[in-house]
Amino acid sequence: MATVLNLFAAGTDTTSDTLRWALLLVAKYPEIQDQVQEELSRVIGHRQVQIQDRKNLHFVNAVLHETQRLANIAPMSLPHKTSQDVTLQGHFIKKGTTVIPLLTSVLYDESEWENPHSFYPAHFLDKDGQFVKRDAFMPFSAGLRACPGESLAKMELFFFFTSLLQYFRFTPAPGVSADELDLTPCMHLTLDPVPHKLCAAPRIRGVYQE
Ligand code: HEM
Repeated sequence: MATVLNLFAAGTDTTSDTLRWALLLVAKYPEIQDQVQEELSRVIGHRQVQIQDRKNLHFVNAVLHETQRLANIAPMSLPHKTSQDVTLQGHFIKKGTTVIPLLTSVLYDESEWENPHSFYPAHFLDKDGQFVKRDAFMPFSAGLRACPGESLAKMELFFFFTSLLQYFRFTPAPGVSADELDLTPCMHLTLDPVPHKLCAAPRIRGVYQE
């Protein structure tokens, strides 16, 4: 029971909160949404997205990685405890010490990222627009106890995001400008976006209908 509950607790809000961040970010930055939808129309068209498409959707992939980096939903990962005495980079840590890894310090590291505090999908693109992995991308933490749901989460984010953006244009609610969409996070169990109302307008044949 505990294990199944654990999977649900760790695997539902994390993914849906990341998706909420992604929709908020594309509503705030319509020029990025344009590029996502242009790539989806060009590479996928109107058929259903398949997992094999991921390797051809470089910009979509970059946007999802950049969303996870900036959203930083698990800033302190989970606490760990040293199972033996260790010396790390000259620092002695006694057996049984609680260690809290600050993922924020890596995801926002100014020596790793060109624009650590901005939404900048180009962090994950090379000069030819091809997706590139970055070592400092670790929203799922690192090591033997890193998130076991990483592949599932990435697959879910990919399918939900591409399917929604294929058929809908996301905009702020009437009377609200994109500039007014607030990216200040609020801390629950994870770092979540503050609630916003967004409009989802159908795109017919890949074209946004007013
Ligand atoms: C965007 C989605 C997700 C993010 C950002 C995320 C992030 C994390 C992080 C940072 C940890 C701590 C790792 C550590 O202790 O070093 C963790 C642990 C865990 N995650 Fe995820 N996770 C996500 C989705 C999922 C999903 C979909 C599942 C399962 C269906 C899942 C299951 C777990 C479990 C069971 C643990 C505890 C692992 C352990 O104690 O060894 N997570 N996750």
